[in-house]
Amino acid sequence: MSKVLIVDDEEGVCEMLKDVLEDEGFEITLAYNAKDALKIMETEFPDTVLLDIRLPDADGIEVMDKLKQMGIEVPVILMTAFGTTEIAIQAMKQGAHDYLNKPLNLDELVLAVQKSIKMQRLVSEVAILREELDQETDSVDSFIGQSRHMQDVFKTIGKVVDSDITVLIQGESGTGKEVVARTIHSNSRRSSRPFIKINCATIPEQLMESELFGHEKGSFTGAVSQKAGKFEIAHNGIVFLDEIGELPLHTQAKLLRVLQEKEFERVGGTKSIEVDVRILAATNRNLEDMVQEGKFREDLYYRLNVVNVKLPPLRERKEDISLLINYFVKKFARKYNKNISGISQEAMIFAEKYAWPGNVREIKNVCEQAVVMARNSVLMLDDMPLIGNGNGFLEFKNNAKISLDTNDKRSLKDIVAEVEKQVILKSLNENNWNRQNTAKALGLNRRSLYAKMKEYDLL
Ligand SMILES: Nc1ncnc2c1ncn2[C@@H]1O[C@H](COP(=O)(O)OP(=O)(O)OP(=O)(O)O)[C@@H](O)[C@H]1O
Repeated sequence: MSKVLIVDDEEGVCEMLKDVLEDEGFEITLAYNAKDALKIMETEFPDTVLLDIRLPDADGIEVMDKLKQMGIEVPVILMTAFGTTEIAIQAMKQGAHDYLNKPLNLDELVLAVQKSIKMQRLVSEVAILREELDQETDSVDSFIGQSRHMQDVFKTIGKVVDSDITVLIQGESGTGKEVVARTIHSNSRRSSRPFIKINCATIPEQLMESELFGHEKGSFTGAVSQKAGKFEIAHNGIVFLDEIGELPLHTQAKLLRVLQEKEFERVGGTKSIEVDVRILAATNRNLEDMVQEGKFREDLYYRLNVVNVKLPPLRERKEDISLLINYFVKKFARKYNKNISGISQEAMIFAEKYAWPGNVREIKNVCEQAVVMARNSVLMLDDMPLIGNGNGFLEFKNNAKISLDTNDKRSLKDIVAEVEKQVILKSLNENNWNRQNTAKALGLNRRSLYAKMKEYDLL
């Protein structure tokens, strides 16, 4: 139900407008001054605001200014009395959506509110699409691989794209599980609908159900307004449940119901919401073992594992290494506008021997750093943040001490962030990119480590 905030110091006007708009199916909140109105806009996220231009503590322009300062984006319909048109025009210039003259024509009022809510919906849909587009242009890679293993993976994907079959994607961290999910989405009939990724490892356990299924206002402390969950937003599209092994048992039961019956209730709600979503799930954990240990529901495991895509670690498909390196070097040379034609034979030989515990993500990071550091048109071993350990194997140079340049002119925040990223990278490498051990070594819990890795583009 769309929410409208009515702001007018005349209680009689507020009550009358409330009755009219409630009859039209809107949920109404009232405020009698600018201060209360701003507080409500900040906490209850109304879809539209009907604002009287003259309030006891501010006028329309001041309210619009304040909204801008507070970063609140909500369509405002101004209500103006005779003689206040100047302020109304000024407020329109400040970004008000519409204005109505008093005495109000009620049909006109209802139409204006409906129009404004429709516009608000379009604005948020565009924002979702833009975010998806930004994500895609920035981070989506072509799907590279010539090894027999990867050819099998491509074939399996080809067989399932056109259906709505649930796919379980398994593989170590950084092997490309998300790439598989995005490839299925972009080649499926749902490609023009949302691809919503949910990382089950980064969402705090107590917020998991609300994130997935939404909540009703007041269903728990902090639920200040009704909120749609990711499954609702993904209607007609795809939900990608990353790190599904981290899903708490009680949420697993609710997910099973979505898979079986395609419906659920919001947290604190009673109404069943029907959705049409395709589910793809990924994990780097052994779900079969988790089932044996009673940590993952067997029935859910079978529901998810209708088709299984197993991505082998890079050390088991070494023939893909040179292909991936050439691809990423070219990509980053373009990104950083550097004239780099390739990588030296010596550097490639070392790279092919290295075990790449962080898999493709690690190759990508190494190539990016190497391209940034490179001084010549061919990448040399020295440019790579890897060193030979004397046995023909490579180690990460990050194992060296992390030093601080005291002449660094960047802001303190940027320097601290850089050091934090390097410390995390170093620890990931020392722990073979095993996140549990890395988190332990750094004294973080798993979720905090995931959050940091996400922040520094290491996920
Ligand atoms: N075959 C591939 N070709 C090109 N790029 C790839 C390939 N596999 C992975 N990548 C890139 O490597 C990075 C890591 O891939 P992705 O996020 O899909 O891994 P993941 O298995 O989902 O990792 P995690 O378990 O940590 O979430 C991404 O930037 C992705 O674009």
